[in-house]
Amino acid sequence: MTDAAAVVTVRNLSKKFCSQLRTSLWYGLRDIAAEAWPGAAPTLGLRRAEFWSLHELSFELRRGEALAIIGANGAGKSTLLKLLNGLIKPDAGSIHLRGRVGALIELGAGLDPVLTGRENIFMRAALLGVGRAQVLPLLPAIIEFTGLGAAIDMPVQFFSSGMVARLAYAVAAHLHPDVLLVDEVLAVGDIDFQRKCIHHMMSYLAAGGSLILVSHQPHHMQAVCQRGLVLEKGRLAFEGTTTEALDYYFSHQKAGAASATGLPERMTPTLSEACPAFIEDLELTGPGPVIQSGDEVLVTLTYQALRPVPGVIWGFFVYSGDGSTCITAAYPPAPLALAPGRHRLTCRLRSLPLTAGDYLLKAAISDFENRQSVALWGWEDAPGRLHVGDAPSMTKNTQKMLQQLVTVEVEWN
Ligand SMILES: Nc1ncnc2c1ncn2[C@@H]1O[C@H](COP(=O)(O)OP(=O)(O)OP(=O)(O)O)[C@@H](O)[C@H]1O
Repeated sequence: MTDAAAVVTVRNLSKKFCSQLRTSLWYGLRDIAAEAWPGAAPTLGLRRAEFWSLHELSFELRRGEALAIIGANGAGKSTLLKLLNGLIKPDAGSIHLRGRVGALIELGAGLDPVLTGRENIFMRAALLGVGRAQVLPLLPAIIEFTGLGAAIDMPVQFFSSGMVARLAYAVAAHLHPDVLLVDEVLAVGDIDFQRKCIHHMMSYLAAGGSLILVSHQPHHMQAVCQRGLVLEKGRLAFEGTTTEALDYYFSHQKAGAASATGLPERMTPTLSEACPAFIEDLELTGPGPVIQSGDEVLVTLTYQALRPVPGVIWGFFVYSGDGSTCITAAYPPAPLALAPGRHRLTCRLRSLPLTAGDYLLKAAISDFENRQSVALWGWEDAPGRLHVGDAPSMTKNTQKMLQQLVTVEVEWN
């Protein structure tokens, strides 16, 4: 049964694709012929070279709710949004949508490169069923939101991808859709635009709008969405709160993490006079199973040393995927000596000043006098990984969500 407050109801939705172009064309012709033949049944199962891009997916989205679609590359996220937006037809199952849909899928689609940004606003609105007379009073607000200034009167073919994203989002957002579908649009925008979109999504939701967001940025999903669906090879693998869904996704990704993220495996060096010490591991542990923003965190560096190595200091770095440094833990004030064998060094961060998301880690042991490194861990070629889960008090604080650089209070043991 369909929930009365549901604006999107999806039942047993399936979509298959064919991995071979020629076979796919042949199947297409046969399907058209079968459709034209009265009483002919469509081919429901998979034929040779076909695979399910989406298989038997069911969920509902209610008014005022935001749903994050989470999954690895090729999991079926964009296929789902294209089906919801009517760009492609399902092979089985049903979709019920109430009200007008605003969609940001395949950014360039629906824009005429020869027309200016301003002219494209009218064209895109027309595609969404909104006429010129209705758009005119909204025009100043749309142009203001794009932040494009004089560039709005430039042909769209000269726009950067970020400028296209600004234009597309501004139009979709200002036409008061009942359901907004957003596929990775934030990824191409700059930080300022991302912040603006997140603010907009929050006020749109507060005003009763409904949103489905596809993103590879956990902190965007955390900031905006209450619920998350995890897709694995086109199937629903998990459904829960955004935090639960992200935790599920990251914990199930770990097995293939090195290949899935493109992070190479770290090599273990052999101890020798030329390499008297190496860092075996760097671990951050909080009070719970998932480290959260604001947690007191214990940092443990495990090293192996061939012989005593005097006069060293150590430190670690946390940085985000785009390379900006989030934490540079200053080296401790006084030098220490590494003892031979396998040992640990620890320090404590009173309150982890990182927002929910994924980070990379590096650590170093350096000579105190000349600051030359004695041992490095997880450097550029193979950094470590840190996942920070959501702390409820931080979720709504967009400013903090988007903070880039923080200072950190460290107690060196
Ligand atoms: N038109 C198409 N023809 C054939 N295969 C397709 C087509 N569109 C998508 N696929 C396949 O369907 C699967 C799901 O693709 P989809 O784009 O939905 O993944 P996604 O989860 O959005 O991935 P990403 O995170 O990389 O954007 C992939 O294996 C993809 O190659």
